[in-house]
Amino acid sequence: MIQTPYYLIDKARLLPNMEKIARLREQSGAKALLALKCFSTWPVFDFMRDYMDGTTSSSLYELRLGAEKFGGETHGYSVGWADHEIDDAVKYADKIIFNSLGQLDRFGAKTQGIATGLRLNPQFSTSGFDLADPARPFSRLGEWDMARLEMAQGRINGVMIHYNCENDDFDLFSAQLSRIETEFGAFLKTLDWVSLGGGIHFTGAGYPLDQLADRLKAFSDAMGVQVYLEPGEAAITRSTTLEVSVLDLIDNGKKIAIVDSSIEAHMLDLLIYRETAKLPQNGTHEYQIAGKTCLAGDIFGDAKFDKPLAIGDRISIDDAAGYTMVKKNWFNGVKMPGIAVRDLDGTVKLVRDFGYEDFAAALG
Ligand SMILES: Cc1ncc(COP(=O)(O)O)c(C=O)c1O
Ligand SMILES: NCCCCNCC[C@H](N)C(=O)O
Repeated sequence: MIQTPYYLIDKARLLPNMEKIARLREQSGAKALLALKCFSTWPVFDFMRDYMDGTTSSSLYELRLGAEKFGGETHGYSVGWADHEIDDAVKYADKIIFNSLGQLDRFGAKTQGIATGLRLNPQFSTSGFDLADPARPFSRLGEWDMARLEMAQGRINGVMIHYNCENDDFDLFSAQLSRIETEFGAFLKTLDWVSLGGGIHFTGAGYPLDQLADRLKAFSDAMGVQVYLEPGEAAITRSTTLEVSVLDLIDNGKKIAIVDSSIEAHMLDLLIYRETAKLPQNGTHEYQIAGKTCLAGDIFGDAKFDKPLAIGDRISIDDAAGYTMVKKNWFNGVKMPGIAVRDLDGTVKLVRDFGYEDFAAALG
């Protein structure tokens, strides 16, 4: 038995997402690039590669990882490229996407040999979270002024428009795409490609995938562009669990199970967005599942089990891939979860483990 804590990526749960992506590509003509900011766990890239066109990135290191470990089309976007990064970025990318006209002015000459794009901010989004809202007041993410976009003409051949966030409402997606067509269509028609970014929850149960495919195809035909999507969360949703063990049981008016993990260190995104973990909810025995750091609020959430918990029991916490493995950290020096992969034949293999040497090496 693998020692907890570890993340367990289950290819059988990843496969349905991959198959939906492949179907969407096929039906719409859109290309799909994995957003590495969401999920960069490269030991499963061999498996994902058959269903996706490549990767998109938000830094030089993600860009390089995409080029070296995934292959295919490799988009490089950064909110701010540095002078010492741009030559390497051009080496690894087949498209560089600048965040601002200033960055295009500064580095555009360097990207002449490859496709070059600019981030377009349509000034609306579907984000319910201020923190993740690219259309927040004074957003630094992309250009929206038509006069400034026109100043990029002739130097770019595409744009990236990321404005969705966990959007499972097709009608809203379609209506907002119509707004983009109306407000920016004339400009988009001068380009070769448009990336619509990520944030479309099209692998979720009940999502009208055929309608999305038709809508993307209509957009692509009307604008005369190759459409790209940049799924992060949609690609890996529900594919991965965090496997933990109970270390202690406390009853201080509420039953609490302390586990060998930490929401702060191993599922930080939940804490940032004030969400609770997806925990077992079967039975009548209720426990608060809490982490082992000294942070008072290191609490995964409430769970229900069909029998009382005992020390050593294992618990699976669902949906532990997106914005989770990429954010794991060494807070409190808690052992970082290993990474295991369950193959389609059921075999589970530990592909990476972390120990004291990794902790020490990360800090000096
Ligand atoms: C530019 C860009 N593309 C793609 C994504 C992936 O979004 P999601 O994981 O919601 O699909 C993000 C999320 O931050 C993004 O900023
Ligand atoms: N589940 C809580 C909201 C998560 C939001 N994800 C943030 C990343 C996203 N791709 C973005 O910033 O647009």
